[in-house]
Amino acid sequence: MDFVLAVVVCFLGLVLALPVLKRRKTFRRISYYIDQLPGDKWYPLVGSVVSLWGLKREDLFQAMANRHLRLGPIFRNWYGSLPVVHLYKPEHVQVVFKSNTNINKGVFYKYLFPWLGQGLISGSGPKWRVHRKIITPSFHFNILDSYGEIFAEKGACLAKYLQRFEGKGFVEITGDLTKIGLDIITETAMGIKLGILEGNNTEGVEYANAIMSFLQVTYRRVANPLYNLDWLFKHTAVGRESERCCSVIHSFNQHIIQTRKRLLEAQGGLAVEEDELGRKKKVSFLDLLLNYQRSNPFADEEVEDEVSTFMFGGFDTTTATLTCAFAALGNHPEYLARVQEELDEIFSDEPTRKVTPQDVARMEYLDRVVREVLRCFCFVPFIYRNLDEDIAIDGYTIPRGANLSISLYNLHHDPDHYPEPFKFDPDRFLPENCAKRHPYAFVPFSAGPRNCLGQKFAMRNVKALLACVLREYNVKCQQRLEDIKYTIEIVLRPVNGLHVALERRK
Ligand code: HEM
Repeated sequence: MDFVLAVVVCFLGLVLALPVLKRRKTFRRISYYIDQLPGDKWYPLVGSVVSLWGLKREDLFQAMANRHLRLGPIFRNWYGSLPVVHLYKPEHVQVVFKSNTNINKGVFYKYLFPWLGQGLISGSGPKWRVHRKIITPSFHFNILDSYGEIFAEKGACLAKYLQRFEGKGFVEITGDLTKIGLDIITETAMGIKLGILEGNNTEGVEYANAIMSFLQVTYRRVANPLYNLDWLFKHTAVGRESERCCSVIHSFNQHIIQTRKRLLEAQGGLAVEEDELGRKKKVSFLDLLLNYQRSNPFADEEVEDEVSTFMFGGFDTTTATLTCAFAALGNHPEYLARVQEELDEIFSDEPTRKVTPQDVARMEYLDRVVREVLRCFCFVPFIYRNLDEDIAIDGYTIPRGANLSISLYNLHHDPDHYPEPFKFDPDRFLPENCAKRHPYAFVPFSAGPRNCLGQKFAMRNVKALLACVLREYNVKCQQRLEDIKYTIEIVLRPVNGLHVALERRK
């Protein structure tokens, strides 16, 4: 038995050390610089993240975020043979965000490849540049304006759906908000109506569940170097679950792409509607891609990677923002009252009329609330880069080839920039307070060349949905904000969902 164990350990040791042996010279340079930084104790083969192994879902995120409290604003860790430097101070992260060279994603994004492939979020290099150039026009403000109708219609649909919870006490809402999030992104970005919230689409629900499950298993790979080995991972129970999810996601994506392709073929290409002023109207990002593909080399696989990317980018973060906005306002009746006062003023002509993009632009207080939600709950808590060039930070050289982990969560809870960082206070986003802060102290959508393409879409969408619900309902949250525990599944979310009570306003 001891002999078998020894053989297994030696074999695993060799496999874990193999990447290092292959790139000895580069590796020596990286280690030289990295090991000058403070960091957790290092063990042969497994590295220095042993403390994260085996942590429960609800403890992993906090343990990761707390490392900066122990190790300072800049430290290194070894994930097996993978060196990672961790940062969060705005003065430090700006060096990366301002760079046009250090724009490649970190190694951890490879865990997303089975789902997102080389789409905009996980991709790097020349392909990323081409995709970004093709896709950016689909987020032009004229097109966003045309999505306003869908946001308003879905907001009204959500407000109507929520009637069933009136007077029912506290109910869990994240599941329903996920469904509406998915309905919105498929209708705007893909041009397909699903009707998942109304219960018209069981495949859509299965799809959303597969995405959630994929994200849950994927994040466990970051904390466990053994799961870094693809061949080993795919033979584990979590690896098999990951494969099952990808197959559900793939079939659903194909259904969306083929439906839209047939439509485009039938009309002989993209027919961009224009309004009376000659402005482009509703053109989905998928139609733009499919139309581009008709006369340019663009593989079917690339189209599917971007469909997955936009479904991911588009619904999960938005749903999380909506959910946590209900939690925050449900804990703070004084802020809820100010939001409702603003909405009553905007809709004083007709309280239940359709929300327009012009109305959304007038919701200044709600805007501050949503920004504070993005700061406080920080749904994308960590982002990663792989350096193409050395950078100098705080007297340290971080060498090319190293991976960087930027903690947006620690950045948004830095007491140097946000006094009492765990207190929810929308007035932090009053223009005079923003002007006093470091320009990189609030970056929920990242910043620089790899910033979020959907940020304006997300802000308008969330504000329109919140307006439709809050002008009709008062909301209370069962959990106190300080008691909510989060799990990290790329996106941060409350472990046990969120329970809110809705009462119609008098
Ligand atoms: C509250 C909502 C959202 C938040 C907090 C958010 C946050 C982020 C962050 C932090 C990144 C950088 C990720 C990284 O570097 O690893 C990102 C990238 C991206 N997001 Fe969002 N996002 C949101 C909504 C959306 C929406 C609605 C869409 C699409 C409709 C979208 C599409 C994308 C895309 C395509 C990228 C990759 C951009 C690139 O690298 O070229 N996001 N997002």
